[in-house]
Amino acid sequence: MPVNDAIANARATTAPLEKAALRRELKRRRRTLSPQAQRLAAEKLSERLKTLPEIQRAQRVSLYLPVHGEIDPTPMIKWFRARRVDVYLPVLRPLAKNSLWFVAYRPNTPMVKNRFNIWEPAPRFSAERCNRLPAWALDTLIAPLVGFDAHANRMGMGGGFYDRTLAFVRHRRPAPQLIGVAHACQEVKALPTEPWDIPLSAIVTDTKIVRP
Ligand SMILES: Nc1nc2c(c(=O)[nH]1)N(C=O)[C@@H](CNc1ccc(C(=O)N[C@@H](CCC(=O)O)C(=O)O)cc1)CN2
Ligand SMILES: Nc1ncnc2c1ncn2[C@@H]1O[C@H](COP(=O)(O)OP(=O)(O)OP(=O)(O)O)[C@@H](O)[C@H]1O
Repeated sequence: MPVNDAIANARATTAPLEKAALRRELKRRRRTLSPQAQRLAAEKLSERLKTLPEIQRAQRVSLYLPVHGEIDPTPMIKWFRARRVDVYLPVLRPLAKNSLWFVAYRPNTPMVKNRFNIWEPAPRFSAERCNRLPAWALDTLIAPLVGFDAHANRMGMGGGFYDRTLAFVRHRRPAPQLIGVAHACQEVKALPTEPWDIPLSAIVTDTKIVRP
């Protein structure tokens, strides 16, 4: 099936192959945005994020450093720091498969590239317990999406990193709020849902806010 039909028809029954094709197409879409479109999208995203109660109330938030055309949440960093909100970055956990912990991102945090070529706090810094938090200790997570739909279903990179890291929210309260962010062009008609999907509080794009 051509990829565009796969996108139009994506349903709860989507086969793994179609899901992979859909993921590829959505990644391609965001990569082809111009630097100017990216800057504008980042600005508009920040404007919207600042209006969310989940963001306004948070004292400890995580965001990410964008790669491959991901929408850029980093203009929020200055705003958070001005409000004395602690900012954390996801770091690939050593020894735990496809799982994250969250390490303080301060002006002096030493950074290295991880195996996906994404900048993250250096291992010797992350190893210090005082510099990191488990996901349950965050108020709000801002997570990158590859795709989403109008029901706030999400598709990520396919590693299950956020789903695994947040699996505890099913039996632990209060749970952190999960905010997915993406470019408007990453919306599809309907996405397949998986039993392990962790529900989002909201999805924010450069043009709108979607609540489940
Ligand atoms: N900026 C950013 N940081 C993040 C994530 C993310 O999606 N984006 N993650 C969310 O889980 C975690 C890392 N997870 C990842 C999972 C898979 C791939 C991956 O498959 N990368 C491909 C190429 C990417 C592409 O084709 O667009 C690779 O390296 O071959 C990368 C990161 C934590 N940090
Ligand atoms: N809680 C979990 N425990 C174990 N495996 C999990 C869990 N959550 C997800 N997975 C596994 O992770 C893999 C990727 O899932 P999926 O395709 O839904 O990724 P995704 O939507 O890109 O998620 P993410 O954005 O979290 O990376 C699946 O093979 C799934 O079995």
